[in-house]
Amino acid sequence: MPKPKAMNFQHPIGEKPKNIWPTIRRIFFYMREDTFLFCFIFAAIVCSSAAQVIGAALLQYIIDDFILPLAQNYNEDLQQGFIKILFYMGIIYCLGAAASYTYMRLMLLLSTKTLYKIRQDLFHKMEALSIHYFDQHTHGELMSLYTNDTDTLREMLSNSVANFVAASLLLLGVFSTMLVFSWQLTVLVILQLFLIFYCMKKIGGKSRLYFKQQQNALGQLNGFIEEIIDGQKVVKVFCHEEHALTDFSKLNEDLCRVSTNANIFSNILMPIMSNIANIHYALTTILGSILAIYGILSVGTVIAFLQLTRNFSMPITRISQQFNTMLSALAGAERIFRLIDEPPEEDQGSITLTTSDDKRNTINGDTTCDLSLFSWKIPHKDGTLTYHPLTGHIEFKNVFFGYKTNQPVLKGISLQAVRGQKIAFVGSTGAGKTTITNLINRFYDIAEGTILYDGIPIKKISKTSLRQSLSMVLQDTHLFTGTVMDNIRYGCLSASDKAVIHAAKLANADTFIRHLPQGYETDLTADGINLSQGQRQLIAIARAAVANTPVLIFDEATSSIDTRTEALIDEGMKSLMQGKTVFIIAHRLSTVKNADMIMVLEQGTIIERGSHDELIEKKGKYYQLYTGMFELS
Ligand SMILES: Nc1ncnc2c1ncn2[C@@H]1O[C@H](COP(=O)(O)OP(=O)(O)OP(=O)(O)O)[C@@H](O)[C@H]1O
Repeated sequence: MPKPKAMNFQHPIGEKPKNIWPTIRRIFFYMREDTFLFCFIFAAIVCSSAAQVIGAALLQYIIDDFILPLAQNYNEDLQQGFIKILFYMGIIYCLGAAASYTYMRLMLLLSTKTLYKIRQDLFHKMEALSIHYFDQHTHGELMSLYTNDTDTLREMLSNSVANFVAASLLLLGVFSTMLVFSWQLTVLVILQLFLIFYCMKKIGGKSRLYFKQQQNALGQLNGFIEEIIDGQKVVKVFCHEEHALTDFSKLNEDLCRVSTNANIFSNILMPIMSNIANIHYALTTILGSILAIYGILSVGTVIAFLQLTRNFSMPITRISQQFNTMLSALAGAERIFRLIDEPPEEDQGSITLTTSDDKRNTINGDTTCDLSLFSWKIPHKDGTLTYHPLTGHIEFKNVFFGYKTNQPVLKGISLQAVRGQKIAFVGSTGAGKTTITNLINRFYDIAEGTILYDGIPIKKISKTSLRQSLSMVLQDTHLFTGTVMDNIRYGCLSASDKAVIHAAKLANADTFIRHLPQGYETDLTADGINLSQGQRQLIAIARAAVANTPVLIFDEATSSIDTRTEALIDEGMKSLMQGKTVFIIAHRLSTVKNADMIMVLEQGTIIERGSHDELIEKKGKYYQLYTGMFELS
């Protein structure tokens, strides 16, 4: 069994961001409308950290000025003062807790608002990208931006940022207060700091390495499971269950081994840190007591300092915990912004489709899309406009094209297709048939030559208008979540129910749709998994029928339909194709036999062209393919 690929939608853990500051600036830019809220959150964080520092520092005052004097000799005024200061301390702690609650809640609000805007921009840009971009990036890579990357960014904004800032402020406040209380005890704190950083570097580095390995192993395992689920039928047919189990066990063992290592290192970090903190606490107590005995420090100062050391180790742990989350969130944000910064699909076309009354045509009083009412609106440099009828005349003049530079796929293609003509492309796999149709709708722009649509170079036509005038039925039909009615209406959103049913009848899809549990209102889920491949194609043909465009492209559209259904829809397609320019790509030569013109493609060039009878008479490549088919059958 081939080695499974790692699931490519998991970005490795520990991937570092490359441009931290520009990325942070950009995230702030998304919050620009909430500057007041942001400032309020910052103020709440400052209050919360200050409350902790002041609370701890007040201890010194309470002990030295109230508790110790009260212990030596009771005094009514002192007791009153003591109660008062305890009351103030309580208020300070309550205010601190309220500030913490406020900033956490508001940060959550701010993060969801920011994420909303980022997701909007991401999807907006994705829709504006060219097909070329999707050729270069996998489905998994793109999905990961919406799932993993936005999720870590959300976690960072809602949780880590506030925690990080609060912990840093607390650390700063505690350290300054410690310095004011006693420089001698602060030296111990600095030594503890060095030790903590050393352990974090050593153990944290090892832990990151094993987590990276764990992520890869998890990716391998998930990829394998996904592959086995997808290929369950093949596994069963070839009795590969045992093999699959062995391969799975090996991957599972790998994951178990690296996870154990990763978790050992991450789990020992916390106990080591808390032990260092405990040792430091003990040393501070001893040194503080000595200093108190020699009268260098007051008892209150030592106790307050001890309280501050507790407050000191906690923010360090919090900062170290948030740091990695923030780094991976920033790396994710960089990937998101990279997509947002991608140049959108270029469109310099200024010629658009228009109708004299800008209304849709009606069939029996129902709204439908009928592009026969439309014409091309051509703006001129002098500001005048001319109109040219939309007929669906396509012409290729010596077209060269390659998906990559220096690797031509189409070499000098010239052809003409006029209204009412059915042009078929045949040829071996990879010859360039689909590529020709991809150029008509400008999924890609040509390198050399010209493509004319109704005599207009297609580069001058706006892509939206161009694509509005074409319908494509592909072999791998895509159905969206929604009813059958909605899916057919996708071809023309303004079409009425009656027009949709009319289109379905035209494509001969009506009968099977009526047999579905809820007919046209049957819900389709997960790309129409509850339908057969042939039924999905019939819906796609009906979708093209409702769009009613002057140019129709069928790319292997009837490949999954049995011969009986094919004969049925052939009949329907005849009326659908009437008066239209039709391009058909088919491996099954019976489908193309009645085409007006058959083009035989070989390695990007048209080697033969003519009607079926002409090509058979010619006894060339088409003849070989055709007779070969008979031999095969
Ligand atoms: N998006 C793409 N990026 C790079 N190369 C591509 C892309 N699509 C197709 N190709 C290459 O272009 C060549 C022509 O492909 P095309 O899909 O047009 O062939 P085809 O004749 O339609 O084949 P088939 O009958 O198998 O569908 C092939 O060599 C293919 O590998």
